[in-house]
Amino acid sequence: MPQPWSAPVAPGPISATVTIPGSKSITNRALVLAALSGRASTVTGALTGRDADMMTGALRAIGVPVEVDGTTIVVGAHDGFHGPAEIDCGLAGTVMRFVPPAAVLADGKIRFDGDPRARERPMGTILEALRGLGAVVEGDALPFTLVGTGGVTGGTVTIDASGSSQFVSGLLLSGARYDKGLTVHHSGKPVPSMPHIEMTVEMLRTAGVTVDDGEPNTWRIEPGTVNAVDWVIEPDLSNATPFLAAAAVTGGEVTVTGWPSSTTQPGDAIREILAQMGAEVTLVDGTLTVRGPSKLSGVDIDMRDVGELTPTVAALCALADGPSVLRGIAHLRGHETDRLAALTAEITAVGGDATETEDGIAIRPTALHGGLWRAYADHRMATAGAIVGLVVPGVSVDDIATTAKTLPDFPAMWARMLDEAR
Ligand SMILES: O=C(O)C1=C[C@@H](OP(=O)(O)O)[C@@H](O)[C@H](O)C1
Ligand SMILES: C=C(OP(=O)(O)O)C(=O)O
Repeated sequence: MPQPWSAPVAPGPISATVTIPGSKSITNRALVLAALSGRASTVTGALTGRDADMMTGALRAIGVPVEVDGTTIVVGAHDGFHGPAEIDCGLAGTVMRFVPPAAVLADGKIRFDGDPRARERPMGTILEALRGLGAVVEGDALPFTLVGTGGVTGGTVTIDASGSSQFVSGLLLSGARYDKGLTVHHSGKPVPSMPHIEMTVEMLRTAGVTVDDGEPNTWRIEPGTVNAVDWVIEPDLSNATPFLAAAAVTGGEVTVTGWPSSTTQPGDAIREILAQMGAEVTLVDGTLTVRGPSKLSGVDIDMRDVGELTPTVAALCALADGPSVLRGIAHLRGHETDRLAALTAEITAVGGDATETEDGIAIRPTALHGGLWRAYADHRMATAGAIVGLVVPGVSVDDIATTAKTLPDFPAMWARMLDEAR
């Protein structure tokens, strides 16, 4: 394990303009759709982090030509997916849930594995669904093997997607290529991260796939081709949130360029959340500026749709003036780490007052002190520690390199933001 990273303390109110790299969620959907089209297409403004590397590696392993040149990825034409192959998912939910529904179209055996924690992430729902659609799957979690015959019948499946929206997104992305298309019904507690499913539906439609999402909790994909599209990726708005939080906690001003005027990314919700905490938020012609208040207010928010933002928002709540409750996010226990346990432990480790609830976390205001903030191989736990460290001297993050999952340049970007403030 490398030396802990001493989180820099802001010398005063931060004032900076930041450009954020491409969205993980959009990049990895674009790559899967490009591969499913079978024809050549280009992805520009792509994420260059570990999750995108895992996706390009997975596609190459099943016979898709992929060339990466910085933030431009060219996916080549091919004659179908082929095994035998071994796929390393790393810790990427988008790889472990989006690639198997495509890889069942391959001929030959495809074995999937990933990081030790990836073996604990929920997979049974989507693997069972693939069996129900006619695929042969050996195993119920990573590692597992698909025994492909070159096609899948498809049809209707009912799943409980309350553990992850990615079960729905993964199936929908490939459904058009199944002989009978695909209908997914969800039955169970509410599906989290609905904006991510809307992102899937919108991108499928852009690729010419017919999707009927008119009925709640049901999605119908007509069988057919997936068109090749030259995708242009939006900046990752969830990854923008630690930088915007820096303005909020220091009473400074941070501007993020290239903010989309309309988007399915859940990160867009940070505008409303920061405003609720007392920050001034303006979006003019694609430029988002957050000005921090002198004191942050506590909040009570249902985060189910935007669970990905929880580590950033929890860090803000730990620094707020009043009590906060973040609810609707029991499914975060299956993320890169159990985020409810991890946030509770790390906020407590630096003197905070946090308790885990059945479906979230409750945080009360206290004075914080320095200490070691553990990242648990979770990029967003690491950036949450950096936020706290801006205003609490002596915080160090044990594994800042884990931010490379979706933001490879994070320590340098953070340093540049602070340099502008001097
Ligand atoms: O489809 C996607 O790109 C994602 C969906 C969400 O997953 P869950 O629904 O499992 O929270 C989100 O948290 C994850 O970071 C990315
Ligand atoms: C939950 C996340 O990632 P994954 O795509 O691995 O599920 C996340 O990035 O917050």
